[in-house]
Amino acid sequence: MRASPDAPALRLTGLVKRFAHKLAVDHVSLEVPRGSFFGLVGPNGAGKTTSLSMAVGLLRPDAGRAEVFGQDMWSAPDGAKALVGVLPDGLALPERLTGREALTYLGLLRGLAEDVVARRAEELLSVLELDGAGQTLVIEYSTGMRKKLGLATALLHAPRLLVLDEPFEAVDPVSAATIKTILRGFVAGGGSIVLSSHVMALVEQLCDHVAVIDQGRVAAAGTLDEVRGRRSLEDAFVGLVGDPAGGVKELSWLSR
Ligand SMILES: Nc1ncnc2c1ncn2[C@@H]1O[C@H](COP(=O)(O)OP(=O)(O)OP(=O)(O)O)[C@@H](O)[C@H]1O
Repeated sequence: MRASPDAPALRLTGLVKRFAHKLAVDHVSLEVPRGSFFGLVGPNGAGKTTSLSMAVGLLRPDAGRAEVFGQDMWSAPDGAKALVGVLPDGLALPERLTGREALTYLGLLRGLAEDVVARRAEELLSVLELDGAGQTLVIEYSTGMRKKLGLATALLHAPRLLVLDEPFEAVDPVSAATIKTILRGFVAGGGSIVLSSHVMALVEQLCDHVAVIDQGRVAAAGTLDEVRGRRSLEDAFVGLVGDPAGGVKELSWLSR
């Protein structure tokens, strides 16, 4: 199925998700321009993972729409899902397969030809410095290795949009540098990326657009410069979502 030529890489319109009495996502609307590197930031429990899960077809919204290059994620999932590579929060990987077997299995499920999967799996394992781990069972992987294998599975079918939930969490600095290079190359080659992160310096370093989510709502969105103004992103973030009274609670019983 063809993507619509003028549609943004990702458009979320009025997304809503409620868990029992908790309104986790409260009418989130966002537009991720084509070719952008888009950072999604927000405090713990703000609704980032829930929004991204609805955006990529992992969690059905109570209301609203998610479109990938103009293809509706929920009414035309095959078209939309072919265009997107996802690194979800808490990715479940096939634990009893080796890294290479897991990539082969997931690539074949994606409908890729066997020789294409073999070639790409080899390259991904090598670029992500998982060569040796290609022979190791996933159950023996460290958290960072899992993240890298998850990224490899997201890239395997050459998507046009990557949606990455905390891709740098638990990844060592050398691997992080490798991942940054891969992601920058992906954008330079015409791809689009949305990533969530708590690391403001990383978002400032990588992203050209950013959205701040707070209590299930979009508190600010735009280019990096529009959102941070003349401040650092961290200061802008704290200004947008911090305690309005500016109070820092102390644990009095810890002081002697
Ligand atoms: N499956 C669920 N059942 C019930 N409540 C949930 C569920 N998933 C998320 N929530 C709640 O929805 C809200 C948003 O959670 P979400 O995981 O989307 O936040 P987040 O911004 O990704 O947080 P973090 O930065 O801590 O990962 C939180 O209050 C969370 O407790």
